[in-house]
Order: sequence, then structure tokens, then C-alpha cells
Amino acid sequence: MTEILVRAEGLRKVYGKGSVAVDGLSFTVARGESLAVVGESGSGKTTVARMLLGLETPTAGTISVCGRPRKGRTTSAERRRRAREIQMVFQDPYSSLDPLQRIGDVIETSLALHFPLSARQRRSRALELLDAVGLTDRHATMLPRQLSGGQRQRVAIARAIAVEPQVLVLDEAVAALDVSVQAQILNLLADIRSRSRISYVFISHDLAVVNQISDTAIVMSAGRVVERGPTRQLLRAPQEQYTRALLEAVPRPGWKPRRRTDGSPPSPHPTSPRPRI
Ligand SMILES: Nc1ncnc2c1ncn2[C@@H]1O[C@H](COP(=O)(O)OP(=O)(O)OP(=O)(O)O)[C@@H](O)[C@H]1O
Repeated sequence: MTEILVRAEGLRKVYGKGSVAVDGLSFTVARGESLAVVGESGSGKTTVARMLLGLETPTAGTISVCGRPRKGRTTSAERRRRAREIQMVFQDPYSSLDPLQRIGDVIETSLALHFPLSARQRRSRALELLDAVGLTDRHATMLPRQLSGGQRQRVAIARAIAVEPQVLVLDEAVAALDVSVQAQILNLLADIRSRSRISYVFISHDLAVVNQISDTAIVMSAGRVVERGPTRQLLRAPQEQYTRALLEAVPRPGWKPRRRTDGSPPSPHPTSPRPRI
């Protein structure tokens, strides 16, 4: 039987005096599923992510994660428990990393909050996690500014998975990276999902990226869902004009609605047609 990890029903968010960011949104995410939330800028995607994480309170509607409703005031123990259910990776890891904290300590701090490990066990687990995202002991001693954007995003992912969450929300997590680094991070996320049965809510405006990482997708416009379904089908045969327009707006030569299945990185040669979905 499918285990539902995230259930959002009738979500609505109104900012200030009547700016409706999300309106009547419902969706579920099953264990191991990767759901993409797609839409143009201002369609309400980040607001959805922030509500899932409890960073914004819905004006109406309900969210439950791992079968427990997310509402009301929380104690610090409850916040820790919730953090183990759902974690988030942001677009710009630099702004979410302490510039003065070494990378190894970033991961250790996350571990210390959630697991009763000795200092030695923590260090060893931190190195294991960095290794899992393709970083080495050498990176553990570095500061965020000494890493590339892609490496910083790996740190952000390692920090999030250190907590062993059931659900990972990724808000434009590869948008700031160049195409080959994007491909590496997407492959890494696919590996993590196949190893751990973690679920993803992958927020993106980039339909090619969405096609590589998600099973199902919802397309949002002005806070509402305009179309939803299996990602592959939705991108191959969009039913709604809005989705078609989003697809047509992808500004790349050689754009073909064909899924890349071999996990290979896109061509590094800008003149050749880019093999995408
Ligand atoms: N804190 C806020 N206060 C007031 N309005 C907000 C706030 N955050 C978002 N909005 C508005 O809500 C709407 C949805 O914004 P949101 O950031 O969720 O969209 P988005 O799809 O994530 O866009 P982008 O991809 O540009 O980040 C926009 O009209 C935005 O101006």
C-alpha cells in the first residue's frame, strides 16, 4: 500500500491585505516519490515550500507530514522531531551557510542536534556524509567561501540528509549552477533517493531539470494548479495552454521532449543541441 508522507489539502496563503500567493492547493507525496512543483516566477512555489517547512502559516487548509498535522505552537522537542521528518535545501547555499564555520563543523552541528553521538562518532559520520556527496576530508576543513557553488550545494544536501529526513524539499536547488554541475547534483539526488527511499518535493521553473528528477509534477500559475500528472506525460503532451507556454519558453536550441535515461551529463559544447528531455 502506498504510504503518504505529505498531504496538503486546500492550502491557501494570503500575504498582507489580500495578496493571494497560493489558492486551494492540494497534493500528496508518497514515500520515495519525487514530486515537482513547476511554474513561472511568482506562481507561489516558494510559498508552498515555506508552508511545508512551517516557515509560513497557511491562511487556510491543512498540511500533514508523516501522518501528523502541522499546526499550532511547537516545543523545541517537537521542532526537532519535525526537522527529522522534513528538511529543505535552498537555491543559494552560500546564504544558508555560516561563512565562519568549517564544512565539517556544519555537518557536525546538524548531527549534534539530532543524534546522541560522541565527538569522535560525529566526526566520522560527518566525513561519511561528505563522502556520500562526493566531498573529501580536505573539504571538511574548508570554509564555505573556499568551495565552488556546486560544492556548497553538496554541503547543503549533506547537511540536510545528515538528519535522515523522510522528505526533502528542494527550492530551485540547482538553478544557480551551470549545466554540468546541475547534472552531477541531480545524479547525486537520484542516488540518494534510490538508497534511502526519501521523498522529494522539487521546486523549479526549469522543465528539463524537473523531467530528470521527478515522477509526478504539478504546474502552478498564480497560486493555483493548472495541470498535474506523471512528469513524462505532462511534458510530452501538456493539456493546458499555460504548460505548453512554459515548455515553449525554454530558451534552448535543439529542445526535444525526450527524457535522458542514461544519467550522462549534458553536452558541454554550447554549439551542439542540448540533449534534454
Ligand atoms: N513575504 C511576502 N510578503 C508579501 N508577498 C509575498 C511574500 N512572499 C511572496 N509574496 C508574493 O506571493 C506570490 C508568490 O511568491 P512565491 O515566492 O511563492 O513565488 P515563486 O513561484 O516561488 O516565485 P520565484 O520563482 O520568483 O521565487 C508573489 O506574488 C509574491 O510577490
